[in-house]
Amino acid sequence: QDIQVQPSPRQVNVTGKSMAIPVAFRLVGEQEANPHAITLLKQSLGDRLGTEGFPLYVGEKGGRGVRGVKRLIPDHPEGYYLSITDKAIMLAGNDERGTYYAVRTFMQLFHEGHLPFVEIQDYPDVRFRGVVEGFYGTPWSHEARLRQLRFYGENKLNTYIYGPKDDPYHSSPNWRKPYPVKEAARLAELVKVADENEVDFVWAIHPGLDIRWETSDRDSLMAKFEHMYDLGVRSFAVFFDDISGEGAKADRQVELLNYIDDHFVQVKPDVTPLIVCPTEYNKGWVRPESGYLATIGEKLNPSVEVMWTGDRVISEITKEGVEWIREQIKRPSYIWWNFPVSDYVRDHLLLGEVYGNGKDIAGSISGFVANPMEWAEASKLAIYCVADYTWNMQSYDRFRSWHRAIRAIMPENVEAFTVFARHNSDLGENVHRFRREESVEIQPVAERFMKGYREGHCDERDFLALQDEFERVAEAADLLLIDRENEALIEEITPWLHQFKILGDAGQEVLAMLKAGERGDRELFLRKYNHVKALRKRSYELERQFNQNPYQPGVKTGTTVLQPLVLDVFTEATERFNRQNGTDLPLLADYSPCKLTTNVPQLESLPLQVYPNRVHLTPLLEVVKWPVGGYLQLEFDDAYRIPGTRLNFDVKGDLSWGVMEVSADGETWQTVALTRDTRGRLNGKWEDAPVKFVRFTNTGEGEQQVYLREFYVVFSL
Ligand SMILES: CC(=O)N[C@@H]1[C@@H](O)[C@H](O)[C@@H](CO)NC[C@H]1O
Repeated sequence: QDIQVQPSPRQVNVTGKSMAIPVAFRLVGEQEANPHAITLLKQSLGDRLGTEGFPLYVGEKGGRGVRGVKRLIPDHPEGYYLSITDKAIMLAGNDERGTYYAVRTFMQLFHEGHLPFVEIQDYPDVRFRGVVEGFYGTPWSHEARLRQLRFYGENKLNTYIYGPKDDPYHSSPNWRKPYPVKEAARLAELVKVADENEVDFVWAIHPGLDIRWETSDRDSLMAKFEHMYDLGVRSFAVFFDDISGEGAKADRQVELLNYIDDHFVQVKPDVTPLIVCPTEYNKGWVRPESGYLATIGEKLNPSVEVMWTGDRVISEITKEGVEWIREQIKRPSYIWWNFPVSDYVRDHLLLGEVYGNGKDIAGSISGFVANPMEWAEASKLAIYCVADYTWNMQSYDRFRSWHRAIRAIMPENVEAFTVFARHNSDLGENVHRFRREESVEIQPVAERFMKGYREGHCDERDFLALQDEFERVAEAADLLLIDRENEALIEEITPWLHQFKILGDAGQEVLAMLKAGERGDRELFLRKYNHVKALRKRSYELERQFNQNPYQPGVKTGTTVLQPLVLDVFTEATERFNRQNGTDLPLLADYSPCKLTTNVPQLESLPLQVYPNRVHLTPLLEVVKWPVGGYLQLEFDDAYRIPGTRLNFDVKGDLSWGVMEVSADGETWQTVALTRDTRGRLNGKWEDAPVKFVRFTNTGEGEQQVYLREFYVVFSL
């Protein structure tokens, strides 16, 4: 049978023969081999493992147990040689981690009571592979992290970087303080479990929001690293992302990093290379005149790893891109890949395939870590695929990997979870304009059907295919809602499963509505029409009830193909019914009373959150560079009074450089007085003649760097 090993091994030679699994194995090499590898063997073979039976050799190159195969072991970090013959089993690592990976592979070869005769030579493409918990939003729970570390051990990922933006001891205000006892004990446990799974637990600090370039803060940072070292941490990172002002200065950052490297990393016997996330962490933000990357490239100790998110904040990683940055920083980059992170599209789940990154980038990068969603279990789909991709790029197959990920994560409900993941993979409109494929198989059917229907004919085959898909959607939702094999995952995605069920029902009902309309069956049409309206209302209420974060509240599913199809069929069928019956049944139109225009580059694609009487700008996580004359304008569909508007740029000092104005016609403008409240937010209102426009402009002398924490306008007739 074809060998199914995750991640895909480099070199596999099968003979086609196999043997029944021996009832007993004689373990050779236990004393010298990596103890975590031995523990794993014992866990998987249990009491079959002993001093009698089929010979099972395990150990690192140079060990007695594997002396005979020394030249067969790949000479690469974490490489291993594995062979199963009718004489013996050999699990030989190039180093300790290689031995551990040989055992991980061995455990996947047991198949229906047999072991295949096989020879495998394997090693990873990328040196550091794994996950950076580096998102904004609710940090992962302790239990979620423990499950993650075991998952990384299973998938040969060797790096977990702890850097949750909203942990106050990782970032401001408490980065200088040691963790409280309880949190410290949890971190110590994470380090231990990471070690058992051959994962480097990297603790990151994010001091840039308020760091002062004085020895007192340098000493605070060193003390914190010593505190983490005492908890067992042996890998460290410093993040300088999403900051402005003093903390963003390259020469100061380099001075600090070199100091840490010289006086901490290099003097401790067992600490891995220091990692830094630079302030200019993507090409879109590089300003050659700032010389930031040049300073990093020339002055930062060569042993320090430098992270990079690619050509943009959220982007696919290309060979051209990694070769460019390598020139700038004078070393391979350590990729921080911003997928499947969803902290800028929090109402969406990103369960789609991992694709778009080059298969030829291994030579120019030292690491590749994925920034995940705040939904730890749901993120495993992408993490599994990243493990496959970073271990063996050339053989990576995005579709095969994704399907195997689903089978690994939901073995009891593969079909249902495949349907669910297939329709929950795109981000929708977002400020980074990063999109993913969604509903790929049904999309052409939906498009062709809708086109035909609008032209007056209803293709029966397509109709049945769509009906079948919506039935599968409804079935999948119910099957997953009662699934008990992975309760942590179901708990995370339950709001989306309820939304998915409504989508499946609504899809079937709008198709039934269409048929009733075609047959002129008024009574049935009205029944279906009312049912769809009810489903729509339930969907809206679900949006208001779950996942109420201050950024993208709500629960979106199937937003790229299925939801628009439901709306299109509903609209077309209702308009046709109204024409044929002289009725005026309202539509479900998704109108928006307000649109945004701006000349601030980072705000161009900013989605709006529109409520019955308030419109919010989606807050941004990154620093916004607001040029002189930069404006942000909201245009309403009617003239409204503005009983309230709020603005929070999270900047020190006053906002004398900016002005808020309103206008009825877009020509003459009146200034809105803003008053600062105790939390530094600026509030204003306009209760004179109703207006159609509200805008904020930088009328100052120079570019401003702000955080768009909050900007909303309350409007009323
Ligand atoms: C290096 C990096 O991506 N830093 C942050 C990261 O923490 C966010 O999760 C990421 C995704 O929104 N945006 C970039 C930026 O805000």
